[in-house]
Formats: sequence, structure tokens, C-alpha cells
Amino acid sequence: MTLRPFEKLNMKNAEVLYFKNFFTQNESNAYFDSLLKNINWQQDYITVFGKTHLQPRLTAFYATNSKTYSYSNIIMTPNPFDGAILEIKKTIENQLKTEFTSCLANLYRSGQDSNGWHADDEKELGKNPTIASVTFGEERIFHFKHKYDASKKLKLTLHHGSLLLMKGETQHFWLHQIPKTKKQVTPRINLTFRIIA
Ligand SMILES: O=C(O)CCC(=O)C(=O)O
Ligand SMILES: [Fe+2]
Repeated sequence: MTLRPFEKLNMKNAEVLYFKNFFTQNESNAYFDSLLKNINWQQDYITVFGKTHLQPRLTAFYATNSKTYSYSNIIMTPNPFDGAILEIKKTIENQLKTEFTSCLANLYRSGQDSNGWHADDEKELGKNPTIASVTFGEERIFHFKHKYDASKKLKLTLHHGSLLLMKGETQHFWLHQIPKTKKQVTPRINLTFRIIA
């Protein structure tokens, strides 16, 4: 299998690769439909800075083991990988020569759904986590900002069928978010594959 083309983003203290067309448009259309229909999407209450509110998107968690995943005071219980999400996992693992144990799926139903500034730096992810983040459906803008150098920020459109790979020290030095948008947008599905020890 040949390596799919990617660009390396010019970011200090980070290793971020972007594969714009990781999946073909036909594959991506089929995956979008299947994931939208077959994932058991749920909306959780989260607690951040002592305030409890509904998360502004739907999520689901998948893993090869029974370990739960916690962030923002929620504990996610894994579903087993099957169907489209298992197929996608295998394709990514083959290309990246990396095995993932877990996947957090996000569904942004409209421009009102979002994901606030954070780093994926939970202890369970290990010191320098590798995170492979796949997009299907609507394009949304992904923002990065450096934690200690306010002059360093970056915006990136995440395309249908793309893969964003974050590794090395990225999570120590950078925060990321998907902000809300006032534009009329259709739903977007994001799958973030992770390794949880
Ligand atoms: O939706 C995205 O592209 C980002 C998702 C994300 O950052 C996360 O789930 O940790
Ligand atoms: Fe994240």
C-alpha cells in the first residue's frame, strides 16, 4: 500500500500532518451516511469550571478494551468497534503503521455545535499522544493556538474525507477548537482515534 499524500504544518513545538484526501469522495460519502445512522449518538452533561451544561455536540466512544475514558467530568463507556468505524480504523492503522485502541466520535449537528479550546492531554493518553482525526460531511474550521506564545495561531479547514494527525509534543504546547459558525452548515462527523493504555 502506498502512502497517501500529506502536508506537514509549519508549527513550532508540534508535529501535525494533514492528509486532505485521505479517503476518496465516494468512500467518504458512504462512511458519512453509515456513521450518522449506525452510531449510538448521545448528548452528555459536562462540568467545566464548576458549571454543568449539555455538551454542544453529540458523541460516542469506541474501544478495543473495556477501559472507560473521562474528561470534563464525564465517563464514557466503550462500544466495540464494528462496521464502518472498524473499517476506517483498519485503513488508518495500515497507512500510519500505528495501532489505536480507542475512538471518540463527534457529531456537529449544525453551526451551533462546537468543541471549545482544549488539548488532548489526559493522563491515559500517555506522554506524547498520537491522535488521528478524520472528518466526514460538512467542512468546519479547526483553530490551533500556542499555549505560551500568543503570536502563534493557525486556522485550517478540515475537508470531507481528510485526516489530521497530531503527534509528538503537540498537546503540550497547543490548544485546539472547533468554534461555532453563523453560516448555514450541514452536519459534520469527526472521529478521533487515540491510544489509551
Ligand atoms: O472535531 C474535531 O475536528 C476535533 C475534535 C477534538 O478535538 C476532540 O474530540 O478532542
Ligand atoms: Fe481534541
